[in-house]
Amino acid sequence: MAAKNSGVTFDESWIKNVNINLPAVKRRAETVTARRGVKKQWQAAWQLRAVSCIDLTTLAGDDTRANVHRLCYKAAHPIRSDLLKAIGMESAGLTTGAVCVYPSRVGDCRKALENMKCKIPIASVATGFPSGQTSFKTRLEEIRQAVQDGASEIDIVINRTLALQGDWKGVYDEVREMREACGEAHLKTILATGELGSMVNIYKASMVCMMAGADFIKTSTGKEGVNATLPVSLVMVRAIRDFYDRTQRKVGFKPAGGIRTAKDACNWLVLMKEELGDEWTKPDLFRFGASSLLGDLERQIFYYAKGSYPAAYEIPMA
Ligand SMILES: O=C[C@H](O)COP(=O)(O)O
Repeated sequence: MAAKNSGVTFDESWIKNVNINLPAVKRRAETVTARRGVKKQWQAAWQLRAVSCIDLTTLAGDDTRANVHRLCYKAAHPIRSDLLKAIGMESAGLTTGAVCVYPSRVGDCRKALENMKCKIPIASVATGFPSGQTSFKTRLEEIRQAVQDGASEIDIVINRTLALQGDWKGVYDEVREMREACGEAHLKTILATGELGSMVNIYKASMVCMMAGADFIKTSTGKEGVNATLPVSLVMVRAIRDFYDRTQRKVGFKPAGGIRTAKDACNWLVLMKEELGDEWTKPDLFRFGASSLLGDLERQIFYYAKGSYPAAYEIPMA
């Protein structure tokens, strides 16, 4: 991951006069999906890039040691080896960007990855995910526990109650303390954009989290009614650009929730390349939060390697 963002002092003037032209945002987002898709080896290359940017996720009430182990195995071997061989990528060491689980499953991930001698980062959601409605003390303790158990990336949820009340200094102070609680671990801040009510709030929340020291800003938990969308992503990546212009610090972006197809993945990569440049299309500064995107990417790579789509039993699930 990119160097950590130590944050800056809260400066209200950075979020004071924010205006967002919603029709223009929507029009710009539509231009991304209207692009003619790349084909053949270029398409396969983008699909492999997308694989390397996935935080392969399971966040379910019925997660067990067994399915977490399976998730880790899939993260370490995301594409069937015969397919990689067929396209000359067998020695590229392709893995997903990270695995992402609840704090209580971090230890299972650590053991599974250690057994495989695999160094994929373990990301853990924390701070009362997905609602964030637990005491602040409990939320901080959850971060420390996840780090102690082996997580090197922490995905926190911001306090939407404070955000919706316009208490941006309150949001900043909480995220700042969460940053401290992460220690050496990287911090991703989930805005839960589907609950923030307006694009202006989404821009402000993005900027406040970066001021407080977020290494990544992330759209959604995957549990809101509306999760990652391109217009919301555009507003967030413009905030990343503004933060970079002000501080020269590069903050990453993670769209999450409902991203399931190779076409979706390509759209987001195009957005990143056009808005922020190539550097933001790599795992250091870009991740997909996704539980089922990998299946479609592997299907498309199968098609490229073999010329036909696989039957369901030919692609092992995460
Ligand atoms: O952060 C990751 C999301 O919870 C995944 O959402 P998804 O299951 O819709 O892919």
